[in-house]
Amino acid sequence: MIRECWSPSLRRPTAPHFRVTPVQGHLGSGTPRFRDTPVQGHPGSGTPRFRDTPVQGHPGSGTPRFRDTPLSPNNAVHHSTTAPSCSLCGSMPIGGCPSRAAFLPTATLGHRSPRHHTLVRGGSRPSPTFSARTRFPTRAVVAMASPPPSPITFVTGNANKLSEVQAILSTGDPPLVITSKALDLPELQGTPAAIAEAKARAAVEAVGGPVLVEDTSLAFSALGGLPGPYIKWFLEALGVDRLGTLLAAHEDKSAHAVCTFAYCGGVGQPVTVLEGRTPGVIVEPRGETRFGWDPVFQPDEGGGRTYAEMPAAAKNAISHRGRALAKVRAFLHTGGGGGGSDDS
Ligand SMILES: O=c1[nH]c(=O)c2ncn([C@@H]3O[C@H](COP(=O)(O)OP(=O)(O)OP(=O)(O)O)[C@@H](O)[C@H]3O)c2[nH]1
Ligand SMILES: [Mg+2]
Repeated sequence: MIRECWSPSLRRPTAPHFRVTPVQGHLGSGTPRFRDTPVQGHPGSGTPRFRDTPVQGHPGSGTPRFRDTPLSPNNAVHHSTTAPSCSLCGSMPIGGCPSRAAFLPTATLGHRSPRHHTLVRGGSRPSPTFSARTRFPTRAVVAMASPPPSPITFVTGNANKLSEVQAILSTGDPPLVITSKALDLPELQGTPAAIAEAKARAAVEAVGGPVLVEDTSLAFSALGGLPGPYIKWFLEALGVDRLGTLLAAHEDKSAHAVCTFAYCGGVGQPVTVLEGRTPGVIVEPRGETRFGWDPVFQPDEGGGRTYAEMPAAAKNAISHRGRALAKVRAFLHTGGGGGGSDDS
């Protein structure tokens, strides 16, 4: 038996594999704060598996801030293999869930718009539902993806960034075409998320439509994460050849390259921040000095090469930017950017 139903509070279309859950402390705040949980059942789909969890410490900022949280086996399992209906979104698996994500879009069953399959463990009560793990109402799992809003303008003053972003988004699955605008946006001091958010707010004022911006950090472990988002100024002051001297007194040469994207759908709309990071070590410069600090960053997964020694596609496959853009793509293609029938 297939049981499906919907809750009137469900507004935001997302892909079938996301659970969107309001998070403690933000209920009724008027700001959409979600935890998006890609789930099992989409092997090889190219969809990143992560849970974006709003991060504490930004009360009243009006902006959902996410951090990546490794999935535990429990919350990674969207469609229970044992329950007769999905233990989280409540859909009845059709033809092989969880391995094939075979859920019947509610819209195909006669609803006017895509709606959530509400939790019915054992096939009984429909909604509203509470996540057993969080005790907060499960706000939406919508069974249809929606196209991203367009056009999205990527605002940056950095041509190398732009070319990487275009290469990654246009060759990804599904491809995403963006326009661009070269603007040198003001950059505040603060966390990468706060800086990216401020850039997005400035960009949306300048463009007047959906914008994407990013801020890149290079964080040295031995220096407590510095230079971090200020790497640009350290690079300008020292040059790539002398960047490593910052770590001369330290044995620990480990570092993280971090890319923090911020998306805003329009003036006055919330900003969503998504991050990708790549661990590595700081080494003597090797390879082409084409882009910033690429010659001194040797990613752990780069086979001993620096970013500068890697072909573009190989860098993009493991880079901080590639990882962040995988999340951006998932967010936009699942209606997170407002491309669907979001009327909440
Ligand atoms: O070797 C590199 N590989 C990279 O993958 C990479 N990504 C950024 N950067 C550099 O790191 C600083 C970030 O500063 P940043 O985020 O403020 O960028 P930006 O001011 O150049 O552009 P934007 O802020 O207009 O977008 C700037 O010096 C960038 O050139 C990179 N260097
Ligand atoms: Mg900048």
